[in-house]
Amino acid sequence: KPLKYGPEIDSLQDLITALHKEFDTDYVDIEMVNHIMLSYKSDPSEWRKFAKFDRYKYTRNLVDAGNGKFNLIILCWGEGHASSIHDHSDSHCFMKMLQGQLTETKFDMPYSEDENDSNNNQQYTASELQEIGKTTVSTNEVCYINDNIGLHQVENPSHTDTAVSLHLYCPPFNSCSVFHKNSGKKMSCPVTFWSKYGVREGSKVQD
Ligand SMILES: O=C(O)CCSS
Ligand SMILES: [Fe+2]
Repeated sequence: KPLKYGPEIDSLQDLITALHKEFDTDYVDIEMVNHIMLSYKSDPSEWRKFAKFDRYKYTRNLVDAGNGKFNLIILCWGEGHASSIHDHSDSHCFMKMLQGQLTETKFDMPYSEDENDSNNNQQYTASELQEIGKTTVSTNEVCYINDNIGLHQVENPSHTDTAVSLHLYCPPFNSCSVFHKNSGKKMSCPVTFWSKYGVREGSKVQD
């Protein structure tokens, strides 16, 4: 079905404006959000100030807090960096490549034997996670996931090139669950920001 004609998006700022407009109503058209994310053509000069790398782990850099409706985050992946296997806290997750390539491995959402497990850090799932498929996402492409689709692990497969991705989570979340591949064990995990709006956390004068 032909998509409703989307807004003109010629810059990162246009993307942010278009997203704020799209999220201004209560009902969010996930297909339109995907179209808007695809419409932005990556221009490093527009996002370079958010792109901070760490030697050991991918960094999460907040670009826009979406008026409370979504988080727009730039993730910077050093060579060989990978996320854990994780869910998205019942939110939508869009991942757009701004530079380089990442692989995404999807897994079936494990069911837990004891849904009412009180200590939800130790919720045990049935068994080893089942891989659904693995895809490579290239520059300007967008991939999407939510907990009804399953879990995923994102990795920078290159040993020579870094990668930069733009993530939209709606609604925003500040913790998710990570899963152990072999045991299926589920652990709650807070998500943190390496920088916000281009400024490194902790660079403020300590009060
Ligand atoms: O937000 C995160 O840290 C997960 C990156 S893959 S969606
Ligand atoms: Fe994810």
